[in-house]
Amino acid sequence: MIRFDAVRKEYPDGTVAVEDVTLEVPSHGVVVLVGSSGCGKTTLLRMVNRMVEPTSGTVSIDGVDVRSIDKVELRRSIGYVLQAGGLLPHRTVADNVATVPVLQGTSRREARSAALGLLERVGLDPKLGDRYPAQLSGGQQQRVGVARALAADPNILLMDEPFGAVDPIVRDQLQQEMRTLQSELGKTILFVTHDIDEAFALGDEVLVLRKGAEVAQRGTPAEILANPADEFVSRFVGAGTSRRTLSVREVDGRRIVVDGDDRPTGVLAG
Ligand SMILES: Nc1ncnc2c1ncn2[C@@H]1O[C@H](COP(=O)(O)OP(=O)(O)OP(=O)(O)O)[C@@H](O)[C@H]1O
Repeated sequence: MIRFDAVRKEYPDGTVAVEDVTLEVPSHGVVVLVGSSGCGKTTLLRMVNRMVEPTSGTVSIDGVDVRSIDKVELRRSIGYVLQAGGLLPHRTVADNVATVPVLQGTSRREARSAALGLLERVGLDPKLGDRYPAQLSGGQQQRVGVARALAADPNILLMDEPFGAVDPIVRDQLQQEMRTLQSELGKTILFVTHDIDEAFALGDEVLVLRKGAEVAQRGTPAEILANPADEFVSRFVGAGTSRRTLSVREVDGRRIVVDGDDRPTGVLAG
C-alpha cells in the first residue's frame, strides 16, 4: 500500500502544486489520478519514487517512509512509465529493457533473455530487441516502456500519461493489453491521466483531482458516473451529457446502444 499523509509541495518559485493530500493506494489495484493539466497529478506521482520531495508530509510504502530508503534503490524498485517512453536512444530496445536488472546484478545474458521474454509479454516481436527506439512506432515504444518498467519485477508501477502520445486506436489496444497484463500480474499501479475515458477504462478506483491535487471524488468508475460528488466532478466526467446518456434501440432484431445524439456506440449482448 502507498500512503500519502498530509503532503504538500511548494516549488521554489512559490507554485503550490499539491496543497494538502492524504490518500491511500491499496496493493494490487489500479488507482487512476485524473484531472486537468497543471492540477498536480505528476507532482503527486513523483513523490512516490522521490523524484519530487514533498515540502511537508510523508509518503510511505507498506508503512515505510520513502525518505528512509536510498533514492537510487527506491527508483530501481519501482517501475516508472512516462509519456515519451523515456527510452535511452543510443541503446537497443533489449538493452533498454535489461538496464535495471543488469544494474541490480543480473548477468547481461540472463537479463537480455528475460528482456526478450518481456517484449513478447507486452505484444512485441522479440526480433525488435535489436532495433533502436527511434526505429519503432510510438505505440511500440510505449510497449517497450512498459516492458522496461516491468523488468525488475517491481511491486509498484507508476504510469504518467503513458498512452498520451499515440493515436486513439493504438491507445485503445494498449489499454486493453494493460488490463490483461494487470489481471495476470496484480501489481499496485498508480496511473495519471487527464482523460476521463482512460481513467474509467483502467481504474479499479478513480480519483478526480482539482487544482492543488485536492481530491474532488474517489470511487469506482460506476460510482462516480452514477453519483458525481458535485458540479465540478459532474462536468469533468460529462455525466448527464449526450455522450454519456445511453439508450437502447431495436434495429433489425438486435438491440443497439445509442448515445444522446442517437449515435450508435455498441450492441447489447444476448
Ligand atoms: N519544477 C517546477 N517548478 C515550478 N513549478 C512547477 C514545477 N513542476 C510543476 N510545477 C507547477 O506545479 C503545478 C502542477 O504541475 P504538475 O506537473 O504536477 O501537474 P499535472 O496535473 O501533472 O499537469 P499535466 O497534466 O499538464 O502534466 C503546475 O502549476 C506546474 O506549472
